Amino acid sequence: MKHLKINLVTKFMVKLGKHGILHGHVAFLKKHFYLITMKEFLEDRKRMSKKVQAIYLWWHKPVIDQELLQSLPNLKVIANSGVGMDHLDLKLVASFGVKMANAPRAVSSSTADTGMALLLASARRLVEGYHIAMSSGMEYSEADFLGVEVTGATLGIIGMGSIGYKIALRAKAFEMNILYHNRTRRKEQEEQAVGTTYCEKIDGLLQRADFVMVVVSLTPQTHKLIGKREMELMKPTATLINISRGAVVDQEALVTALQTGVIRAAALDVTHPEPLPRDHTLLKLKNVIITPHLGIKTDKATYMITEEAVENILAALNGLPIPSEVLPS
Ligand SMILES: O=C(O)C(=O)CO
Repeated sequence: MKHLKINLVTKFMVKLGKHGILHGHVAFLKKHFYLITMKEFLEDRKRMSKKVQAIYLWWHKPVIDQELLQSLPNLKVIANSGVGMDHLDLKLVASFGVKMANAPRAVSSSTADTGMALLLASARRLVEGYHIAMSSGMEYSEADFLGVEVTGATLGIIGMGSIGYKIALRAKAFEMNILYHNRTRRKEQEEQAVGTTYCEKIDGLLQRADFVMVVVSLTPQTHKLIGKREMELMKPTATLINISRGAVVDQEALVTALQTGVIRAAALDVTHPEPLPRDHTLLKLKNVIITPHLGIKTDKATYMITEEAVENILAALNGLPIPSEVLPS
């Protein structure tokens, strides 16, 4: 027996359908569920409301608020298409008896790759170099674009969940010394296997790292976790890489730190807001690389998140333990 759900992929379908990526997702979802797109839902809301048992949130859409939750008496589960859940009011959703799940397995490799790509690009000034090389007739000497060496440098990973762990594995291949900070320490065997050193206090990590990679979820506790004080603890030669959420870093403090040489550079896949307004100072600084939240975006990862969502939804609808359940903290 198929289950009913709202499928919220309409916007994505328009954008990617012609490349054939989304057709695969839809076909896969249709194997398991009766699909209702958000558009179909809104067109016939009264009739559809009772039928919806699960929502698959595609790139944070739509907004899940009290009004929507009240209108869906049979809703059992919301499955998110990424790992970050900061766009959901977890307590509100839970108060309706609705379970929630994310997709950590699907996204960890692709997001770790994005983090390493930013680290390498910033260290070796790839974006500046690209622009010079692509501007014909531009003269440059060997002394230009002097980067910093990655091999043997110290990487501090803040947030050692599944993405942080994959970053550590990649950094090991670059012969980096790896420090990490996490609310809970990973098992010693895991630390030894990857060659990481735990820093109980974030300050020690900031003082020692040449590259600081921020991978924590955005919560009230991590909002502006990296502020003026933290940047001042970093080495003036250090680079800050943020692949978590823009609001984890105090952006005003970051602008000042980059302008005054408190830190060497920043590489950001996330900003607050996204995208930044055109006149934002961060967009004018030479020692910043910004990418448009590329995090998980690979063909394989986007397909895997749909598979993981299906697994989570089926478990919830069958009253089984949900593999990637997220509880309100
Ligand atoms: O999984 C997520 O929530 C992401 O934003 C990855 O970039």
